[in-house]
Amino acid sequence: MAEIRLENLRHSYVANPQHEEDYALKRLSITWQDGGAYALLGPSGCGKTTLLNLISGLLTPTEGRILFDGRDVSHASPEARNIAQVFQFPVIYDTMTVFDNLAFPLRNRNVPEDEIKIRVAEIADMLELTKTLHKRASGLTADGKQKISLGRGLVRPDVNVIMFDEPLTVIDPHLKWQLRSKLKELHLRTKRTMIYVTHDQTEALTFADQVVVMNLGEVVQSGTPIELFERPQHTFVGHFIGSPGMNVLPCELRGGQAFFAESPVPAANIGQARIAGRTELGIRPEFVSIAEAGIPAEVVRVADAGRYRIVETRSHGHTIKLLLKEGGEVPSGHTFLSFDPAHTQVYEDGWMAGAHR
Ligand SMILES: Nc1ncnc2c1ncn2[C@@H]1O[C@H](COP(=O)(O)OP(=O)(O)OP(=O)(O)O)[C@@H](O)[C@H]1O
Repeated sequence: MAEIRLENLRHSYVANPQHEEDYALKRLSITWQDGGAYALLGPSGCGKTTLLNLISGLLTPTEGRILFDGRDVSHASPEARNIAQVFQFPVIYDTMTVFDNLAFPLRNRNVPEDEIKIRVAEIADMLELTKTLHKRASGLTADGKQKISLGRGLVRPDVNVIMFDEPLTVIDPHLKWQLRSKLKELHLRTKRTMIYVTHDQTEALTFADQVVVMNLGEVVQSGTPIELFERPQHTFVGHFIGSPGMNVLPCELRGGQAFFAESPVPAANIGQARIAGRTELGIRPEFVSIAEAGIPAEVVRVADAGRYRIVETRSHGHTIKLLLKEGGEVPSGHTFLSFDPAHTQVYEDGWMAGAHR
């Protein structure tokens, strides 16, 4: 396994890129530790596949370098990079047995048969495929086949990194959580460097120790699931992560204070605001509460979400959502809201004031 370092990496599909918008992947520098579990998370078209293809060697970067354990592989072939990849759809040989499918990557590298038996038995055990080892792969369900794909990715002990590209897309929703926890367990057991690409926040946050959030070809934040939740560096991260996402409200900054529609709103990072550009307040629904006084609002909708309710309010033409614990009283019509100052942040042109970019 290897440490993976991306240095000033930038990629354009245009022949002579001139402008920032010509780049499908904006400049990024990032280091992924040997043995870590990482996720690349972002909406369709944000550049995840481009980044994955640069790492695997299917694309050569327009600018920058890719280093595996300090060795520059930016121009090396995919084979020379020694990466295992698991794709959205199972890549297996239907006519072969499950055993032969799992043994395939090892036989390709001339691993002795005795060793293959041990390795395949180990991987089959981890993925609960032992009973099916001598069956033909064609007889398995879609998730059984995808388990074989995962197994083929995990079977070689000498790969630098294992990359998963939306691996649960074809899996039945009720089985997804099973495979998701299986993957996490596999990482803990094998301690391989793993990169998991997805547009699904639940998959990213449950799998990875560190999540890289991308939008419009740019990395907007890289952090632990808790950091992404508690300190979204960009309003996009606040919106994209969390259910419901962060409330984002326009605000005015004057006299060292933030105001939403003339109501003063204390914010944790007000001291770091430069009062430049478009200014907004970000507050997660978890940290908004009903109050006796504060920001006037109208309750417009209440949705039951099991252990809590999502209360949707309108204030000065803006929607503000809050979470109410079981048993909490929902006022009808007019009410007031208060924001927890420790979890209220000022954003300038989308970026958290004082954020290190
Ligand atoms: N071969 C290509 N030629 C030109 N433009 C491309 C090519 N591949 C991707 N793009 C563009 O690059 C941008 C990033 O695409 P990319 O496929 O990397 O995003 P993604 O996050 O993986 O999306 P998805 O989840 O839909 O696969 C998009 O604007 C896309 O249209």
